[in-house]
Amino acid sequence: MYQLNEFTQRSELDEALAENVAQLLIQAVKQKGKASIAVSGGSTPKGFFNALSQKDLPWQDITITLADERWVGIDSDDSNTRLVHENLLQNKAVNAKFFHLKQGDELTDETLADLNLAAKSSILPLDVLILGMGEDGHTASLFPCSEQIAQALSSSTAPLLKVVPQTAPYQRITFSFAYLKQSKNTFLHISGTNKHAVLEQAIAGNDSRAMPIRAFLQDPAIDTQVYWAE
Ligand SMILES: O=C1O[C@H](COP(=O)(O)O)[C@@H](O)[C@H](O)[C@H]1O
Repeated sequence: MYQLNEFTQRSELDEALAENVAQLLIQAVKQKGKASIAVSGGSTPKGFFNALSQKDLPWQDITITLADERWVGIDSDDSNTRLVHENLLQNKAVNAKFFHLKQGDELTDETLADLNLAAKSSILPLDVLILGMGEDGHTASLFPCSEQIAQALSSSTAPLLKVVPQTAPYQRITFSFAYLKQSKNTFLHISGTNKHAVLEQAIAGNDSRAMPIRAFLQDPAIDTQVYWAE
């Protein structure tokens, strides 16, 4: 299910989301000595990253990863890893650990197997998940236009898989719905009137393969906190 939190200013949203996430990470570290958070890439999260990076947290005990990554070099403008390095792993967050999804040149079965083992033993289940959403209703790299969408939404799949979108650039690596849904706290961060319309469309239907964000908005076991600003 979901709860909608609306803001008139994006900067106000960024600060509120950062403060909420900061408190959740502090609690997780207090309870078990470490915490993990997966963030999304794309054009939306820069301001939130900047706000979170300035929070006084036990960053050395916190591992940051991505919900998904485009299989591009880390120097590419389209690299989500680069976005995180330049905007979140800064300021007080410079001491956080980063779990890299982009390993090597090719996304091979062997790379996936290694990453799946490492993710299971170090960061899963996630304490905090910050999702984004594309205008086609994709979230993470669960793309409606990919051949892998059934597998990516299935309950019996690996934590990480390769996805090849038909209408978006680059091969992707993404966490599967089955593992993302185990996150202890799930947020969807979106902005703008177009995304609000996409959200309404997602809420109105129930075919998750057509709009994968529906899986998070409509699963009764998930409490997705939607943060939206104009
Ligand atoms: O390709 C991606 O797109 C989504 C949405 O990005 P936005 O630019 O519309 O905010 C993003 O959540 C995902 O991490 C990214 O790989």
